Amino acid sequence: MTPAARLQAAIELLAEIEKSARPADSAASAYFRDRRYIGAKDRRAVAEVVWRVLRRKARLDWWLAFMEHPDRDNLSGQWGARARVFADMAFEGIAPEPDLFKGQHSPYRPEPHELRVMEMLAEQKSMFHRDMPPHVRGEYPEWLTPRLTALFGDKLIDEMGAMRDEAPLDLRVNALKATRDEAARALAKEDIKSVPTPHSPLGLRLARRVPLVQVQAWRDGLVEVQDEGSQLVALLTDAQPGMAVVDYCAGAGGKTLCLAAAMANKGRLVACDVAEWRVDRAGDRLRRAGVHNVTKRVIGGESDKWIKRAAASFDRVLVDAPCTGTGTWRRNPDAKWQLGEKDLLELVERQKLILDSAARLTKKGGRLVYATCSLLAEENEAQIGDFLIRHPDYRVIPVPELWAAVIGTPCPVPGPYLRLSPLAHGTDGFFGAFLEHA
Ligand SMILES: C[S@@+](CC[C@H](N)C(=O)[O-])C[C@H]1O[C@@H](n2cnc3c(N)ncnc32)[C@H](O)[C@@H]1O
Repeated sequence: MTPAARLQAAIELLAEIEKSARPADSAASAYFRDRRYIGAKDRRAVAEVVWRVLRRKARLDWWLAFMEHPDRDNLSGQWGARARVFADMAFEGIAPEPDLFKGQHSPYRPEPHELRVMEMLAEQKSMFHRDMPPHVRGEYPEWLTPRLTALFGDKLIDEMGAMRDEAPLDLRVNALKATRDEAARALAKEDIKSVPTPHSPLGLRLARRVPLVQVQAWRDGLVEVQDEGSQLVALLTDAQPGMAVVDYCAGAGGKTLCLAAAMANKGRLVACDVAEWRVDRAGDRLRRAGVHNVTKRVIGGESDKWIKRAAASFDRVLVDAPCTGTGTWRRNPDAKWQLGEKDLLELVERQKLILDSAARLTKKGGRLVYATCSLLAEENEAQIGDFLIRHPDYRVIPVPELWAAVIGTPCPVPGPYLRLSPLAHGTDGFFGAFLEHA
């Protein structure tokens, strides 16, 4: 592809992502699937532009308004994508080129006034401007400002800065098949450098992203992709061999795999979800990992009869609840622009119903673990606060206590809950509450 053709593809893909209800990575997969003629190298180049623009969207839009770009009041669709891509090029130091799309029947040829804007942007020393409000600097929706300020106070800009950057690729070593050292050596044999993650004893962080399907250590089930924060939630669930455990919102089994390894394949582990297609996707991963103590169960929601039948029979119930995903913006930079306050309120209500329903499964003396990849207090501390009022028979196990017993290294959070963030811990934003059924 010519440089111009790559830019054109980036513009189209950005518009496609905006239009699609799907997350950016699945919209991108569909876009490339429909255009098999785009080779791997070109795909990477196009994706690099697209993801960079998504990470900078608020700042690019601010600059386009500041420079009075003619499209500044309507940056939706292909024309908005085009304006952002041109602005991004200017900040990347790529000289404005009147002949950018020469020889191509492209509707995207820059007009003289756009070239002027690009020239002015190219002269800026930084993408940050002293007049930018915090939500623009931090690249988050303005409506979240009061909530995020209450959480992070004077660390807000730094926290959101860490959330803007690309996340590293974390792997979890499958303890059923290898130790961390053995897995690191297997990766090294394939020229893949990794370092141990600082907090999870099972984590390896890769120096660069690699397509894992081509990696033998992954194909052999020695490692799986899992953010360090997610590993910690699963480990602190403290599932043990011989226990009865339910992963209530198991999805494609990310945490189920970690629970199964902690149980050494012994005992009963139920991977449960309302979405059959998600649970189905767990199948290959479980096989690859050599896990054979998992039963998959698709439930019809909170009134599913199985919940009644299985009431009070589990030692551990993990609820990895559907949430705003505000902790995963490093990976899904487009998700924040799709999120509205109404979504948050609906999710809080859904989480409450799910928690109450899952609590019915917990034995006396057993534990209920509630986790989200959200930063927001309504989905986390407030959700658990309300649960404890409705369920006085539960008590919070402070994370430092649990950490000492399960992980044994110095606990990186003050407790009582597990609250992780990219700036403070180098993980995605995660929350975990560990409750004992008295
Ligand atoms: C955060 S994801 C789970 C991710 C998964 N635990 C992992 O580690 O890969 C939340 C999951 O909750 C499921 N879910 C949504 N509503 C549910 C409900 N009412 N009961 C059970 N699961 C539900 C979704 O289908 C989704 O798979």
